[in-house]
Amino acid sequence: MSMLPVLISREEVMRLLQNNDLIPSLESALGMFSKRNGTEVIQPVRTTVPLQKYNGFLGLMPAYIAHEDVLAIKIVSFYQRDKDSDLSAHQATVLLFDPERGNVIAVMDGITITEKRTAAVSAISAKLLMPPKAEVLCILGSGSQAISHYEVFTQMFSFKEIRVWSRRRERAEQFARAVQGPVAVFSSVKEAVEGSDVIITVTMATEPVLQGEWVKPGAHVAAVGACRPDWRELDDALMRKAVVYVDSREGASTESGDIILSGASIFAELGEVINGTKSAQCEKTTVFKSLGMGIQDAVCAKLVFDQWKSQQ
Ligand SMILES: NC(=O)C1=CN([C@@H]2O[C@H](COP(=O)(O)OP(=O)(O)OC[C@H]3O[C@@H](n4cnc5c(N)ncnc54)[C@H](O)[C@@H]3O)[C@@H](O)[C@H]2O)C=CC1
Ligand SMILES: O=C(O)C1=NCCCC1
Repeated sequence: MSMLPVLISREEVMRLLQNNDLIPSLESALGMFSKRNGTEVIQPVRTTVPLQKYNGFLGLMPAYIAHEDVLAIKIVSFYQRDKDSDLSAHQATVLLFDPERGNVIAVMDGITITEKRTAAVSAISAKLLMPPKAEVLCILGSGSQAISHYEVFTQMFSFKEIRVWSRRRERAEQFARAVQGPVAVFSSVKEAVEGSDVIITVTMATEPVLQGEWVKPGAHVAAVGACRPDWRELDDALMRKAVVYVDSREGASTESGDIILSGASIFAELGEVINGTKSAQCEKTTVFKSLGMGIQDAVCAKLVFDQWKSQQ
């Protein structure tokens, strides 16, 4: 007898996925991934189908975590839209499987999962790597990831000042109106960044927007955009002077233009810091280069599904 999968909408995922549950589950998954026990966590590097004609990409992100017995795949598309487009860059769906029988048990929105888990992983990087008395947070970009990062970072930390810069000042002002709390809007990246302790880059840029010479020594940069091997958000000066952390070495070496084109070496995965096998060098300038991982989506899908089941 075949059972139909449940459909879980974006609104439901938003309601069911709480940041508090997310952080410990993601930390545990990142730690397990970095142990490289080939049967415990299986996550091939993302398969990406370029759609040149439409300036878009389709990414396939399968993952299995034995300890949690969770098998999932996220299918995500991302498009470079023109400046005036109101369409969001990403669309995503997650399929959750019964790992024993191979059937799909749930089909759920992946947009909210992508927004929340990416921001949560950046917050984990900041928790481990930002300077001890971090007071100023700067966000470069004002789209969906900028919002989700603002939400998690203000929940987890107490910054004295939060700054935002966006290509179009009115978008940065829109962002400042949309979030709960004071945000200073900047018209120049240099001015926004100077003096900041934590900098989050969440742009769709393909050329560097952040220059190393503007970054305060000891600051932490969570670099979330530039997820193609020929795209950049950070310049060579920053990549070479910083201690570089990644989510997955294989993912970063295959997909990150900032790492591949700068020739920067990867010091550690976040999971290695979580496991205590590599140090958190928070006294130095640090970059966490995030590419996104299937295990992060799988962990979220399980949290959503378990919550959904508990409410039936
Ligand atoms: N590391 C990860 O796990 C993930 C990374 N991403 C990446 O994060 C970035 C932000 O994603 P969203 O907020 O969802 O996109 P979005 O489309 O909602 O926002 C993109 C932002 O980038 C800005 N932007 C676009 N082109 C730019 C340019 N050439 N220079 C400077 N700014 C530019 C836009 O003005 C906007 O503020 C994207 O690069 C996306 O691919 C998204 C999901 C997961
Ligand atoms: O991890 C993800 O999900 C994504 N990462 C890079 C850009 C597309 C979505």
